[in-house]
Formats: sequence, C-alpha cells, structure tokens
Amino acid sequence: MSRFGVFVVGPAGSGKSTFCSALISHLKNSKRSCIYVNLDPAAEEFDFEPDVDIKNLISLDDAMEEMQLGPNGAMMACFEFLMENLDWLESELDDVTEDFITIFDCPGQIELYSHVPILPNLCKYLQMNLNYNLCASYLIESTFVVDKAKFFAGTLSAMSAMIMLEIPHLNILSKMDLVKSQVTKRELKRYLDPDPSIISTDIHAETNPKFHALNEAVVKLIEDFSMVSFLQLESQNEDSVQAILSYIDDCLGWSEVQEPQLKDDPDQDYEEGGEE
Ligand SMILES: Nc1nc2c(ncn2[C@@H]2O[C@H](COP(=O)(O)OP(=O)(O)OP(=O)(O)O)[C@@H](O)[C@H]2O)c(=O)[nH]1
Ligand SMILES: [Mg+2]
Repeated sequence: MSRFGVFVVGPAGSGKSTFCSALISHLKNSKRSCIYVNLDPAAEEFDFEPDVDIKNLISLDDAMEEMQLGPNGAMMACFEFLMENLDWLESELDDVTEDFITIFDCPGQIELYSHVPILPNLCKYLQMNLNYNLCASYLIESTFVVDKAKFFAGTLSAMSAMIMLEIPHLNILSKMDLVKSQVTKRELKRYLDPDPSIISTDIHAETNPKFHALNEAVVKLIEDFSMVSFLQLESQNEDSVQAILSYIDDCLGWSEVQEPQLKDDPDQDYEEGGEE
C-alpha cells in the first residue's frame, strides 16, 4: 500500500501553517481525507487540531529547559530526538491508508534541510520504511518580488531545499493578495518563470558595481540549474488552493492510484476517456 504526503516548507512566516489549514479545509470540502502532522515543536495555535503533533513527543520549551539551549539549538535538538524516536512517528501514522494525504507542517528554520540533513533523512525514512510518496511545497513570500535582491536570495534557498530534499518539489509564491495591486501581470510573469538575466539588469542598477561579478555568478547558477519556477498562492482563495492541490496530486501520482479503484467500483459513475 502506498501512502501520500506533502511537506510544507519555507522560511519563517512565509504562510506555511495558513496554507496547511487552507488545504485541509479544501480537502474536507472535496470529501477527501487528510492527516495533519505538526512538525513544529514551537507551534502554539492551530486552525485545525493536529492529528499527529511533535509536541506530544517533545516541545521546544522542554528542549530549551532540559538541554539549556537557545531556541534554534533546541529546535535542532527536537528534530534529533524525533530521528531517534521514529517508532513513535510510525505508530502515530499506523492507520494512514492510501486514501489519505498526510500534510507535514514544518518549522521555518531552513537549517533543518539546508545545513544539516535532518528533514532529508526524515523523508528517506518515510519513503523507505512507511512507503510514502512525498513531495515538497516550498513557500516564499510574494512580497519578495518587489525587492529583487530578496527574490534572488529566496530563489537560491528554494534551490537549496530542492537539492537537499530530493523529492518532487513545488515552489510557491505565497500571499499573492499582498502584491497583486503593486505588480503588473507582465512584470509578475518575469518572476513566475524567472529569466535571471533580465532581472539581474535591475539588480545591477541597484547594487554597488563591485558586486556585479557575484550577481552574474548567481544568475548563471540559477540559469544552469534551470529548474526554478513558481506557482501563485492566495490561501484565502479556494480556486488558488485547488490549483496548487492539483499540482501536489500530480507530483504524488495520487490520481493514478485512485482511478483504478474508481473503475473497479460498480457504484461509481466512471467514464473512461470522458464524454464522446
Ligand atoms: N495577506 C495574507 N497573509 C497571509 C497569507 N498566508 C499567511 N498570511 C499571514 O502571514 C503570517 C504568517 O503565517 P503562518 O501561516 O503562521 O506562517 P508560517 O510559515 O507557518 O510561520 P512559521 O511556522 O512561524 O514559520 C500570519 O499573520 C498569516 O495570517 C496569505 O495568503 N495572505
Ligand atoms: Mg507555521
């Protein structure tokens, strides 16, 4: 039996938990089942109560207190503890079948996958031991598109996550409602499928000439990699959430597993190839 899961990752405050809630509401409205896994040991408030919560294993406060660590060190310690207690996660996910999508709401500390391979190792464990098909949704704030240097930095961090996690990866510009009025559609297109060489001209105009060679090197890196493009997300807009969910379903191969079941079910009104 395959299982399906999406890791919602991205920098602090990029809108991950809000997107998870929007996704859960949308899945429920569409009569689909999901499991909400909170992997943020510091998270306090939820729109939907998590089905699995890392805080039942260890909380950030406990780690800070017991190990005399600051918040970032304690976050790493919590994940190291999780990795040493994966049987806990396995038993929490025991009832998950192929009808569910598991939503992993991750903390905003990108060092968990950019500096140390904790989240990549967790993904490998879920794939190999619990038969999960996984994908990642990497959120960066769309307000970055009005600050080009930040946009480049965001693009690089998205690339770094994509390389480290080694699972199908969707880059998402979150909070689109905040920039809609500030950016024209034409300008936005330059960012959704970024042509770094055009954007770099603008950055050159804004930065000290001594950084131009560095800017060019970064542009070349993004161009050579040529795998970064962005989807748009407005978490309060149902159509926008549905559009992202369709990409997630494709990445996970969810429909391929469900369709044969629909075909086998005589009660389902299934027409192969649509209407003729
Ligand atoms: N305008 C707007 N605000 C949003 C949207 N999504 C999230 N926000 C706001 O952004 C802030 C951060 O959202 P969260 O969902 O908590 O972000 P997060 O990435 O989970 O944050 P951490 O878990 O702390 O890393 C909150 O005040 C949200 O209300 C959106 O689509 N539009
Ligand atoms: Mg959050």
